[in-house]
Amino acid sequence: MAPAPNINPPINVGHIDDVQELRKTKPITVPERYVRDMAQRPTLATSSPCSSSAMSIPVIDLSELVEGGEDEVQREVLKLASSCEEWGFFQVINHGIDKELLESIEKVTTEFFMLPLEEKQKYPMAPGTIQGYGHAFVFSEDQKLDWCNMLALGVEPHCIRNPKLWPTNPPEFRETLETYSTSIRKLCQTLLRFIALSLGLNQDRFNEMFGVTVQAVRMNYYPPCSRPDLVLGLSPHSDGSALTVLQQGAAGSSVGLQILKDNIWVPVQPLENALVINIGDTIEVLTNGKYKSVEHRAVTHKEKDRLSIVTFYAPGYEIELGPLPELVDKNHPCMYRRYNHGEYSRHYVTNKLQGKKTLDFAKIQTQVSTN
Ligand SMILES: COC(=O)C(/C=C/C1=C(C)CCCC1(C)C)=C/O[C@H]1C=C(C)C(=O)O1
Ligand SMILES: O=C(O)CCC(=O)C(=O)O
Ligand SMILES: [Fe+2]
Repeated sequence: MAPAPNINPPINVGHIDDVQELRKTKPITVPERYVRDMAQRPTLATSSPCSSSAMSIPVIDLSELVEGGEDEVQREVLKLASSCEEWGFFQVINHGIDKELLESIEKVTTEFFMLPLEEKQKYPMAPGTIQGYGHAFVFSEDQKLDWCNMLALGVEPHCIRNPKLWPTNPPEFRETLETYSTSIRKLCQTLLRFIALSLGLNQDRFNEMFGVTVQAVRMNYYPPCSRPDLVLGLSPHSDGSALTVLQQGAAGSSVGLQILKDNIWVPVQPLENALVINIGDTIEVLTNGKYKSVEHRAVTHKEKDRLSIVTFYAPGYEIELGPLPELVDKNHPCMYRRYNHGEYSRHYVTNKLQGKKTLDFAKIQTQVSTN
């Protein structure tokens, strides 16, 4: 009998160095697989002409939205609308999440990354999968690699969790992540209410349609790199989520996140106790492109390491998505097709990070006239 066709050929990703170990054992070596082609090499924050406040992402004060009088709410909702429309990114302050909780998650995450390699490898990310400790989005031997170690975990609903990949070392890791994720989830739901209002929609429009929402966390550790001008910490991409919440080290830690605005990579300066929020592909589709999921990447630093703790908040897998009818009309023709979020998640996690290419999955291609 002829062998069954191989539907999922095994992925050969070749040898992948652990960048933290590389940094310890060969501090000035940058293997070829990490060296980017000229066009992809980063412009670094220190030499960037655009670190002035005119080129800083907006700051939203959540307490003004939640507790403010009518005027403050109106002003802040308008600011939220322009942040989402023009930047796709903002920092949120007075978000109501305890400083101690932010510090605790940073502490247990740092402790995890500082463990010996053999200990971290007890939670391995298998090639072609996206949960555990390792390199996600690597599918071939000749793909360039990110200068980053990553721990990614499904959090909600429980059926997407792989408990074997949730570290038991440090001992407080699991409980802290659980408490943190509950707070971040509430924050996402609050933000989605104000984002709906900012679009002139009923405040519960997104929360009601999202069903059993999916939440995942990705912890990124970027060791220093002797040649930050040659490598990327994280390849350019947009997030597949509805909203992403990013916690990065406070003022004084190195600047690593950059977002693409008007073809310029703009660095995001860490703000004490603030969280960085970005619009994901799902909100871009639902708003028919009014709010865009903006391409971003991370760069590394010659002497400083950096940690980011990133939560992806998304609709349930069974939820059908497409532009909301309220946001489609003669002047705003429908730009995206309908699909279900499970399909998009599969598409997202089986493709390498490549700018906004993943969203081509949902775009309706406009005909180019040849006349
Ligand atoms: C490394 O992982 C990611 O970058 C990532 C993955 C998230 C997920 C898990 C770690 C567990 C299973 C669910 C999910 C796919 C969300 C990014 O998440 C983005 C991509 C999609 C799609 C999304 O909703 O968030
Ligand atoms: O580390 C960062 O600043 C970027 C992280 C990020 O974009 C992600 O994990 O999706
Ligand atoms: Fe991202």
